Amino acid sequence: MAKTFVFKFGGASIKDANSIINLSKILHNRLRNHTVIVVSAMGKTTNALEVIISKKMDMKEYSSNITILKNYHLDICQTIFPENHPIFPTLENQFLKLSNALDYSLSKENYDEFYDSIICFGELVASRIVHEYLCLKNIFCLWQDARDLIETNEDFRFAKVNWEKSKKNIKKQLLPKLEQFPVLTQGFISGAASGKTTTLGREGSDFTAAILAACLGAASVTIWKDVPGVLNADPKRFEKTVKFDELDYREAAELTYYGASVIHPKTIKPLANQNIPLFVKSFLDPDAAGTKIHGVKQPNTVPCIVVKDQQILVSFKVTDFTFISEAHLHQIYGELEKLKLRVNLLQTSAISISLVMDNQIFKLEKLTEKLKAVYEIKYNSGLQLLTIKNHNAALVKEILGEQPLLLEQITRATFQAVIQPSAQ
Ligand SMILES: Nc1ncnc2c1ncn2[C@@H]1O[C@H](COP(=O)(O)OP(=O)(O)O)[C@@H](O)[C@H]1O
Ligand SMILES: N[C@@H](CC(=O)OP(=O)(O)O)C(=O)O
Repeated sequence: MAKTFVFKFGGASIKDANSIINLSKILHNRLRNHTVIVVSAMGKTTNALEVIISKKMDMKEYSSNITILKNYHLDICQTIFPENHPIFPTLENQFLKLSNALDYSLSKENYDEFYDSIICFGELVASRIVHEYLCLKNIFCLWQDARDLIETNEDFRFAKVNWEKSKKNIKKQLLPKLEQFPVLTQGFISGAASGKTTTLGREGSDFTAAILAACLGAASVTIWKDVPGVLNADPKRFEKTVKFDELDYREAAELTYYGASVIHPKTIKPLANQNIPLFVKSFLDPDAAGTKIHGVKQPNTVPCIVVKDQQILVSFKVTDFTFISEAHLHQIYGELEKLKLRVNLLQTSAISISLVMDNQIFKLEKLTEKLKAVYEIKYNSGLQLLTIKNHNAALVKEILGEQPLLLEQITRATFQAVIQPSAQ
């Protein structure tokens, strides 16, 4: 079979009627039979669904939120579809299903499972709309439920991919379709063997594209973004940025690890393992080259700046006058592992261990509960973690200014600092 191309369109690329029209124009000249199109939820739909779930959890009224979300999708459809198009009953049906799913009881115990059963509607609705619109424009493609392709365990919200099963599903269900037509499916959502809906972690649609590409041995993956490619810093935060024409898999993976949100961190590995190139291109300027991520021999020397928000600095001080040892690290990391909490930065001193993590308040409460007998534990929240790869003194000074640092770590290649943003 000819090699497959995977295209992924995120929320920003389908946020309104004009964006969907633009997507169809991008695909018009580029679509071949062996193409998989992966779409996320439209605009900020996933955030809106999260608000509905949290209102349900707090036993607050959420019906107006559903109406707003439904009207948002309906307005888009009314602009791009003729009256009486079958998308309108489909939309009604999807929102009825959403309301029914929200009627199930929700508690702290089933929160993550319930979350996945609701959050998937963003991708399901978006994929129906984009699919119908492409067909309307004579860009014929088939709709596929990603939950029947990507099989995971039941770690709801952060499900782990069963690669063997997923490969089998993809061979059986996706390949025969691709022989005939391009296929459109959803990012982010997946399914457990039990049939329950799972998800791959917020912003996981890039990862979906990589999973499908790896299982199909694809020719390439292209993720369409609102930026010209991968830049040396987020253009929403920094005025002067440099676009990379190409970037090595390792460099790209490292940037995503530090928090460069342009690509989901899990995306690179499956592609690098099979040498599948990843193109990051602009849906606003689709003919421009973008960035090609692949095996590049020459190391990058351009400084890269990454800022990660909503960080928490947790310090564990031993209370029995012993010094910090490997056993303390082992104990703390054991609890972190159990809670699936990831450390973004670690620093030890004679009597304390400092960890920088994403702020996940419920999990941190559990961590404190487990370890408070052995350590005096203190938190600082609302922090930023700044990482500068290929740093130099002038750049560090320019970015930091007079901001007070809570913690600093420097290696030859990387500068990292924890900052209290209110002091900016
Ligand atoms: N190093 C970087 N290069 C380019 N964009 C970046 C970088 N770091 C962060 N970004 C941000 O990533 C955004 C695109 O990613 P994202 O919003 O997740 O796309 P989508 O959800 O549409 O797939 C850009 O708008 C930009 O603000
Ligand atoms: N819709 C999901 C998955 C995703 O990846 O979206 P996007 O491609 O817009 O980042 C989210 O917002 O988390």
